[in-house]
Amino acid sequence: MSALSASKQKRLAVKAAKEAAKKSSSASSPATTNGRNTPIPGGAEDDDTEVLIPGLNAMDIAKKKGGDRNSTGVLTSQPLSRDIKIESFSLSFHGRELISNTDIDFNFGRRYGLIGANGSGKSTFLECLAAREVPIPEHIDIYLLQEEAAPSDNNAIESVVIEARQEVERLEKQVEDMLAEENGAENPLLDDVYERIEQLDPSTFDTRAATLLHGLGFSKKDMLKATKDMSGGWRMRVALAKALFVKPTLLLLDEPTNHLDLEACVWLEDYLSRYDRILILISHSQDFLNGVCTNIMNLNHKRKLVYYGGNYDTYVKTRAELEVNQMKAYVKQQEEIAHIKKFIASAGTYSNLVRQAKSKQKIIDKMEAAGLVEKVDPPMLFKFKFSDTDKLPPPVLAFDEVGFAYSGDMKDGLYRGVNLGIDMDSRVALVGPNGAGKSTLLKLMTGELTATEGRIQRHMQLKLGKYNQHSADQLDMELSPIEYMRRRFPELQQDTDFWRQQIGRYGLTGAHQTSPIGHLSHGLQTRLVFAELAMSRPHMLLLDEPTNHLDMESIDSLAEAIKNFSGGVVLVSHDFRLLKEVADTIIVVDKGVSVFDGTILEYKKILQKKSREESGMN
Ligand SMILES: Nc1ncnc2c1ncn2[C@@H]1O[C@H](COP(=O)(O)OP(=O)(O)OP(=O)(O)O)[C@@H](O)[C@H]1O
Ligand SMILES: Nc1ncnc2c1ncn2[C@@H]1O[C@H](COP(=O)(O)OP(=O)(O)OP(=O)(O)O)[C@@H](O)[C@H]1O
Repeated sequence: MSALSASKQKRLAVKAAKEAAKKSSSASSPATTNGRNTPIPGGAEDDDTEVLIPGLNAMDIAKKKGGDRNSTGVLTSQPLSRDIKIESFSLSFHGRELISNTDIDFNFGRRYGLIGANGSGKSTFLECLAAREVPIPEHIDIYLLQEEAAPSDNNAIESVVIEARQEVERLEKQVEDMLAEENGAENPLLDDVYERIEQLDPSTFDTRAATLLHGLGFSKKDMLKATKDMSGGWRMRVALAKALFVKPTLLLLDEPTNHLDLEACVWLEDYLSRYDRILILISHSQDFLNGVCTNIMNLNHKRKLVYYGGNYDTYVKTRAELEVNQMKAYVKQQEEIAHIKKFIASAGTYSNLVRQAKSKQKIIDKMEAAGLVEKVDPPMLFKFKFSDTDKLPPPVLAFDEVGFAYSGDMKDGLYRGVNLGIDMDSRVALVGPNGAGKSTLLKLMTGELTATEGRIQRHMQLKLGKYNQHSADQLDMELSPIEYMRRRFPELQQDTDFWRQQIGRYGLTGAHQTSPIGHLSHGLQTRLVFAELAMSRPHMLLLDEPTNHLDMESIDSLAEAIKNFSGGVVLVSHDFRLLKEVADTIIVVDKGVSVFDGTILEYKKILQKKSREESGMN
């Protein structure tokens, strides 16, 4: 029997069950409900083999949070609605309130970009939603993607298909549960679930999984590689393929572009811009948010979620306009209050003036009771700054006919005949697909790797400062940031106040300076790495994906610091905006090394065109 007919038969059986349930709804067994007469997506309560949430399941999340997350909120949308509205939502973590008395308002078909400062609680919020710690109706299935697929013996296609099969089983169970309820056959959600089972169509699992993986950059050969033999970047793509294949009602993506190359980012941007359920996306890449989002949700410093219609650029514009208006209203109101207060103060003891003063005071009281217009807080100013450095005369770093192969055999070399010159005023962006050899090129620059052929010349005094995706792993998680910096630079013999000031510039303030580094969010840890890098006074910066985890303000500040830096910079990044701001030379690493004759935006256009042609669009 073919898979298609099997799936059709199943569907027919489900339909027959629906009919039967219609006839004898009262006789149907309640054994498959959870006692509250609500279906349990993904499994029955006593069945501990079932997964409640695809991706990260509730048990995983409960384990991760260590029971230190608390939240409250009241569902106000209709329980059967596909929109989600929760009022008076608050969330605290380790006793600290991250979100305070705000509204969750997700509309079906919308794609929300979740932004907010590093450490504000964005990841914790998504974890709280995925673990259903808020009253999200059970029929809304949730998938949280936070990290790469776990290494296993399954290849990429198998990983996606297993996830999809679990999803079909979950949906079929959901149908059974709905039908088992009184008048279950009338449940308006049934049709949606049937439609989802139909869309998933097990008979085409393999081919559709392959198409999706192809879009994410997998060659036919790579799709059949066990995930345990893949790099983090490729396992991230497997995780993405699983999530996109399942297409949940509520898809939560926490910085999905972090390990992707530019090509995959362009593909993902295109794909997500057509996601027609609910998407919540944490990303610090403005152009990615622009391409994908219909709404922006800002977790602000007052711990509220503030919603804006439109993409990131529209958000910036709207917010600026609102702030100008708010500031005008604030100034006007303050002038009015000052004027009234002046009158009251000068009223003296004349009885008619005293009476007038009293009535004027009532005006102020009324204004205060209604809530005064708040002053717009100035944005938090970061000052990433790489110390000025002595100019070294060229050639500072030169590649002469360089070739490299990990095996030492140029037959399987990554590149050969590479000629490059990097000097104190260079601003170079290295771009190219995952695995093409960008990080390897940086390692050849630092001397961590030696050229297989040709010669790499470094100025005798050259001091390089390198940031890579694993730099934060080198931090001592037990120490506080202040203690860490003090131990890292003992020769400076500086006191606590000095270090407080230094790391304060990188937005590490208050308790974050003295609590263990292990308690900081990823973004705050990354900022500390930059504080350390800046203090080491390099001549040249080699930055491998520096924007992963940094928030918008930090990225802007990093861009400014790179622009003002007096030494050379080589940058690997998937953030087009940062590249556009700082890079003046684009070097493409893709089966060789060549200089791209054009701007980074022209390069993006080429990738977009290629991605659309390959996926059969246009
Ligand atoms: N130590 C190693 N031994 C053997 N092969 C390696 C080693 N390190 C990397 N490679 C391989 O060399 C190739 C280039 O890797 P590299 O990390 O330089 O690529 P990349 O362009 O920086 O990729 P990404 O964008 O994913 O970071 C990849 O195929 C990788 O699997
Ligand atoms: N074990 C812990 N003990 C105390 N506080 C913690 C612990 N783990 C995380 N936190 C704090 O919880 C807060 C929220 O962290 P979360 O990762 O949700 O922030 P985020 O907005 O996603 O940050 P980023 O943009 O840097 O990834 C942070 O201020 C962090 O310092």
